[in-house]
Amino acid sequence: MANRNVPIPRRQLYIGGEWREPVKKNRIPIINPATEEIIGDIPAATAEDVDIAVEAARKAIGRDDWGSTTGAQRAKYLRAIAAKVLEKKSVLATLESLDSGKTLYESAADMDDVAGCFEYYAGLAEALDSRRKTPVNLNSDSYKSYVLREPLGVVGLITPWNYPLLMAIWKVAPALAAGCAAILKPSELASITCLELGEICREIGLPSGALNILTGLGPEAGGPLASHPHVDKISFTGSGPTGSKIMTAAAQLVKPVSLELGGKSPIVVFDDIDNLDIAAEWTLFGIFANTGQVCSATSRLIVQENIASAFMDRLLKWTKNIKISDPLEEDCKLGPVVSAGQYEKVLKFISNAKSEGATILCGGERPQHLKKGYYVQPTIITDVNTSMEIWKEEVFGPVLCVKTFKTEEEAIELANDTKYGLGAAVMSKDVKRCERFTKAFQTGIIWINCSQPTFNQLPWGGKKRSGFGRDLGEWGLENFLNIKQVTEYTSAEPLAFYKSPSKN
Ligand SMILES: NC(=O)c1ccc[n+]([C@@H]2O[C@H](COP(=O)([O-])OP(=O)(O)OC[C@H]3O[C@@H](n4cnc5c(N)ncnc54)[C@H](O)[C@@H]3O)[C@@H](O)[C@H]2O)c1
Ligand SMILES: NCCCC=O
Ligand code: NA
Repeated sequence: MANRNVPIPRRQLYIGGEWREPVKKNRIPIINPATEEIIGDIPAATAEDVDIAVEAARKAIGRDDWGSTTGAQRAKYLRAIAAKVLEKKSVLATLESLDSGKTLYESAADMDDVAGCFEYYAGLAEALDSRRKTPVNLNSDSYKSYVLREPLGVVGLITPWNYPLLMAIWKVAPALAAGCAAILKPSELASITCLELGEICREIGLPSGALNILTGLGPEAGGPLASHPHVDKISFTGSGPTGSKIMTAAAQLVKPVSLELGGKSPIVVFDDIDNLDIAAEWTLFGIFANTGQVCSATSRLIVQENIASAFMDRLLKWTKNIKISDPLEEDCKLGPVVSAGQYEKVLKFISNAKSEGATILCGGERPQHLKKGYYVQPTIITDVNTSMEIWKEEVFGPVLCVKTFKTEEEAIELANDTKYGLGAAVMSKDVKRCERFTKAFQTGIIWINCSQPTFNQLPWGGKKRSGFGRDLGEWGLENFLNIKQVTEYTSAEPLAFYKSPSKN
């Protein structure tokens, strides 16, 4: 077992490069979901703190040490942050697991991804210097033009708890690479590592106000950020209902938003797969990784009828092999869900599915050997029909529902039978069929013969109710840039549109 005695730092809000007590001095308890114990507390920001942070961010943009930096200079800061994250990886990973219930293996992988994301955007920041000013040929003798890519300004970044530091960094890294000044509002359910990012920024000497970190409750800290008149953009990842509220608040000021919301992604398994075990493991990983708390989790299995019995048998065998334990235990592959609220919500989805006539093929309860903590067994639900809640709604827990199909057309119809459009996976060795599914899936992310692998270089986001805009890749950087056209009249001739007074 890893060292569970890593002390939980007692931090304040990180504003203008300093730790600052919230104006109202309130704090929120930190709960370890594996033990249900309070292990510390975080500061609770309110509108007053948001005002101070926005002011600090505005000042940073107006100062040369941040507002006049080149991409190459900002890349140095991003690389220094990446190096510090790796230096502190073991402590950060343990803190992430203690706070969110994530297995230590996954928290450690997240820290590598965090460092990788900073490195990736350091590269794009450097490349931005040569793309900052792009001449545009107008085929005109009278005008010459160019396009500037400039930082958008002060940006608000509101993020969820499922990958507490990583989801924040998907926004923080490109925002800083672009030259924006950012205010990060992480989830009150898991904020420890985001506050530690503040300490890292202090240690590496990031110019003050370039990144500000406000922990606190959604309506009290996130709300005022979304509606603040001096915040130029909100980039949000979280639930659909909160996304709607943020969009409504931003709409009052015609403030741009990008929304990465939930999903109910399908995984379609065809009878031509060579190896049932390989497909079974990807199917499991698609729904049980991070205890199912993944926006893109492939939570609807759509399996071809003639292999369904054999495939389900294999799935059950693999599921029984998953080690469920305290997330800090070695080889733990399924930890608790994040909070008491999430635990109740997941169990309610399971009991509703039962009441609606579905069959709980395995799981569905608290594991017998774990008396404390918000643990839910990996659960597979069959005899599902398309009008059931479990088919339609995002559970955000370790719950897979299953339907069978006979024809390709039927599989496509079932896959797209959702209000969401984030991810979709197809398992088949028929290349042409995979191409047909790639076209037919109404989503922003397609996985072929796998589920969930995520790369910094690729755009991340969805359509339909899964939101709009893209994180990651070059698209993640574009989110934080203002495109400015500059047009110059180069002719010595007059415009000659109005009648000249000299001709009166
Ligand atoms: N598409 C993606 O990339 C992606 C990634 C991770 C999670 N998610 C989604 O996130 C959800 C789970 O995360 P969650 O429970 O933290 O979501 P949530 O919407 O409850 O909270 C997300 C963030 O919004 C803040 N917030 C809450 N109310 C607010 C308000 N009125 N104004 C401003 N901010 C407010 C919260 O404090 C938190 O920081 C799931 O639906 C999941 O699918 C999506
Ligand atoms: N693999 C990272 C997925 C992020 C969304 O929840
Ligand atoms: Na927590």
